[in-house]
Amino acid sequence: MGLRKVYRLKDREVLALDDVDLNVRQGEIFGVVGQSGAGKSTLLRCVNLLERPTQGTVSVDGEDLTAMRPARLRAARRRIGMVHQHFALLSSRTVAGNVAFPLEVAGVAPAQRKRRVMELLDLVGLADRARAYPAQLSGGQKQRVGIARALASEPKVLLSDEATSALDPATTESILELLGDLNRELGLTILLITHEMDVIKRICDSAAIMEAGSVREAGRVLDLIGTPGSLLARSLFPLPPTDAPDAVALTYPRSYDEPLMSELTRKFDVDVNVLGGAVETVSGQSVGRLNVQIRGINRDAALDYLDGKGLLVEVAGR
Ligand SMILES: Nc1ncnc2c1ncn2[C@@H]1O[C@H](COP(=O)(O)OP(=O)(O)OP(=O)(O)O)[C@@H](O)[C@H]1O
Repeated sequence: MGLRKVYRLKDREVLALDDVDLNVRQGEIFGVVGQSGAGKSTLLRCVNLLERPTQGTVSVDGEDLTAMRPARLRAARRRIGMVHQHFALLSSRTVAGNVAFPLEVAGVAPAQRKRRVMELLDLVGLADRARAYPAQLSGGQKQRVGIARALASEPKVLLSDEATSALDPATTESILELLGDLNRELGLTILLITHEMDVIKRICDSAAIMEAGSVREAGRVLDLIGTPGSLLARSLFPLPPTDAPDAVALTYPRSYDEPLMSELTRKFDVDVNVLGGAVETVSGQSVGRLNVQIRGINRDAALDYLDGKGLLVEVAGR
């Protein structure tokens, strides 16, 4: 809450976080998007206090981390796992050795450690690669090791710093699926940062858009998409600019049973011409944006009808 981070350099100051408030609900997957330099990584490092915020507080599970003494903070930080973009594995240790590392640091006895490592590798689908070294693994497998290691201390919260950015699309998909499963099966709260809108679309319940150290928009993904002027809707479903006359941008914030476009032509005798757009499943709902040309004498009534149905209707200049 009220997070502010100023980096003091020799000749200037960089305001990396400017009064950032975020509320991540327990058990949800929360995605933070933004351009490079927006402050996403700084935010993540401040959440587990790898970096001290210049001002503001960070609470996890109702406890204010920023007010804790070092010993308590160390214990609290074990409840926060972290996954990195470039995996950050120890190349001289096997897969099992990497996952065991945080358990060794925490003083877990060898027999228990071994059992826990196998459980974790099973969880991420890598039980048969326990003796392999990181160099022998694919990118997706390395990230699975990173995730198993992050889960070793049974965290309640997982922070993910661009976990899929170094992976190809199919591998990205399988890692996102794994994160979704862990969220559901373990009740794990996940705070992830990404520059890929697809990640938000695929697994996030809530999202925030950051720009120049500030949060521009935050909330549940479906609520945001249904908000007039939503930046998130525009970013998730970018529409190419059109100079077609009578073009309208329609945002569908939920699934509709009725065939709205054919209803329009029937009820209002207008011509409807779809120019482009995308409809996809987000949080289990079919949502999307379309550019359509709607022409005819009853055009205004047709647009009001769509508005009444809960679609967002954006007409240039209206
Ligand atoms: N250790 C640091 N010292 C000085 N300035 C920093 C430091 N870390 C980040 N910054 C600056 O803070 C701002 C936010 O950077 P940050 O890395 O948090 O952005 P980001 O959204 O994560 O971008 P990226 O996706 O490129 O990592 C940038 O202007 C960056 O140059």
